[in-house]
Amino acid sequence: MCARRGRCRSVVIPFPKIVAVRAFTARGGGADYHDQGAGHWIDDHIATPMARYPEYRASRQSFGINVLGTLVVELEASDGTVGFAVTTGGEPAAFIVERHLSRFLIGQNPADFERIWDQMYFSTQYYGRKGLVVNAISAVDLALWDLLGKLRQEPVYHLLGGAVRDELQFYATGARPDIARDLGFIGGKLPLHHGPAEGDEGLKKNVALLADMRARCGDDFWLMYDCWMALDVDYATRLAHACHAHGLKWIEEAISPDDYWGYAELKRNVPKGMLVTCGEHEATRWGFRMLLEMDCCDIIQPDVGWCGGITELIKISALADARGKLVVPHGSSVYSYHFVVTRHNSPFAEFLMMHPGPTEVVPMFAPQLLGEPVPHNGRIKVSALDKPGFGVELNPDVPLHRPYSN
Ligand SMILES: C[C@H](O)[C@H](O)CC(=O)C(=O)O
Ligand SMILES: [Mg+2]
Repeated sequence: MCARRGRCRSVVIPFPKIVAVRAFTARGGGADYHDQGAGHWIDDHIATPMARYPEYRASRQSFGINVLGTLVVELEASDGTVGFAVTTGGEPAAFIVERHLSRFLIGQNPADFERIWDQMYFSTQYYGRKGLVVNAISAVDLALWDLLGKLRQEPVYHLLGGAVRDELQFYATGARPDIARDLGFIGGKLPLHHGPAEGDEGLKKNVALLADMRARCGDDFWLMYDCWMALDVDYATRLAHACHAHGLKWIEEAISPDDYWGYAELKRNVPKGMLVTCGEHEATRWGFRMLLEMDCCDIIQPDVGWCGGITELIKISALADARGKLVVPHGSSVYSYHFVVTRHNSPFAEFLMMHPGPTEVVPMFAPQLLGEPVPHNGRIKVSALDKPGFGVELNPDVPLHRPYSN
């Protein structure tokens, strides 16, 4: 309180600056959730763009889906507070963070995330724009938001405007939607097993699996197919029509993420009421603007660790909202949870079932993080997010390797 009215001066307390940037790699699950051991459902003969080659059909690890591993970025502030984030990207992303992006961070105020993002994106544009480089940018951006939350002692969802609902509701991705239903999820998304190279026989097997899951799950449970970029428009259209009788709710990432024209055609082709979803391998406001303006899909699915981070997702989400489209992030664990709960056009979220079966709920980025919330009865209460930053810590039992320094 001011002792003498009219003589008060508000004082802005200087914010700690960033003094250190560190990029590490880690193996065995974590943010690179495809980096699992043998026998895991996520590596079990799943349709991919590489499945046209018989030798790369039975396992996605055979063509190197897990070659990158996890990237961990730590940002340390002058008061000793450390913000961190994880994504997919491993050693090459660690190089980009240490040798290129760190110059835009050291000595900077972490609250200046807009300028920092702009400098990271435009300085790498000549070799970046999507993929690995934007994964690296995303990890730095998420580490900045974690640091900001820790410095301000607030959860990230507060910094994003606060929760618009009391809990998050999840569908589950995995090989056992029937078990996901019993665990309280609102739906189950199956990996598609057979691609166009396996012909009509493969297509029949895809439809038969859906029919079996429909019989196990009952009529009201959402069932979706994740096609992981494996199909062409013709096959995807035939699959969608064949699956319509079994109540397929959406067909996901059916074709190459570069084929915006194909997605627009597929959206026109699918049976009325079936949704087309895509975007987990898309990045930045410019990529998502293409998907939205070309009317490629009904739901966009940015991965928060791959699309440019929270700073970019705010813009992507606003573009979608103005067009009446839903944003249901791909995976992304806590980075998704803190965002989804603040947006009306993100009414539910994905939970990737990382148990090998998958017969039980384990944290999505296990074993990388401590304190990672998991759904109970298919839901996470907002109060579970009430910790500074993203509310998680690195598990000290997971070894980190720092291949480069800045
Ligand atoms: C299950 C899918 O093939 C992929 O591994 C994960 C994914 O695309 C999703 O969760 O969506
Ligand atoms: Mg997907």
